Amino acid sequence: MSGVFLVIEGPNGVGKSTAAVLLAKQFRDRRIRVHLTTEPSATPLGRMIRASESQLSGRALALAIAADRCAHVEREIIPALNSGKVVISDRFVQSSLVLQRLDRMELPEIWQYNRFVPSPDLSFYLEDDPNTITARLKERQRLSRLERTGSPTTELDLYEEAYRFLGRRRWRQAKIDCRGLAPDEVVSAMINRIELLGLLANVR
Ligand SMILES: Nc1ncnc2c1ncn2[C@@H]1O[C@H](COP(=O)(O)OP(=O)(O)O)[C@@H](O)[C@H]1O
Ligand SMILES: Cc1cn([C@H]2C[C@H](O)[C@@H](COP(=O)(O)OP(=O)(O)O)O2)c(=O)[nH]c1=O
Repeated sequence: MSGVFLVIEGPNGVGKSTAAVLLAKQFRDRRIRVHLTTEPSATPLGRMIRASESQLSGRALALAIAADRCAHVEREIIPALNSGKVVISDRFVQSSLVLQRLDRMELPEIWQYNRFVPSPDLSFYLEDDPNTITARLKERQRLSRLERTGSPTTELDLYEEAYRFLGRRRWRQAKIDCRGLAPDEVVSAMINRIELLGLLANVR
């Protein structure tokens, strides 16, 4: 694989999708080819998972998400990496280590279901002040079942645990403290980490 696999993680409302779009734009401005994607994926299975949140929960949801992730990796992420693109995924394994726990699943079982996917070249974990995130979520028209189950404080606590769990498994990750940062400053911090690690050497 000659591309670079980047993941953006963090609690609902922290700014993942905003950062993903801006990061993709920065790469495209530098004539680097990008594949921007999200989980659940934009496939029929991913759409079914989004539409089934009142019927799917706990273990069934954890397995469905893991199945969607495997297909996403095999059919979309690996082909894009093989063609030399930078892949940016808005959510990946760390999301399951947090969201499935809100649904009463435990870390070792969730991890088992996710053992078939490759670790990213770098997984960013965006964190911010829980009050800032709460204020942003108040402006959302509709929250998903799991968004209503958790709270920014609970999600941040679970994200921190997942970050340590993945760190013990040598997952390549970088925490970005977004407190007081505008979206373009968050993205600059991400690009600094990417350049520090020399991740773009093969895609230029
Ligand atoms: N760094 C930031 N500073 C201020 N507002 C932000 C920032 N990043 C995102 N936002 C705003 O916060 C809201 C949630 O951002 P979004 O990217 O949708 O979060 P997520 O994908 O993590 O749920 C949006 O209204 C977005 O414009
Ligand atoms: C990526 C992911 C999503 N989900 C669930 C949470 C939500 O109910 C649903 C949609 O994810 P979400 O990130 O809320 O999607 P969006 O904000 O783009 O609408 O999928 C998991 O349970 N585990 C995961 O690992």
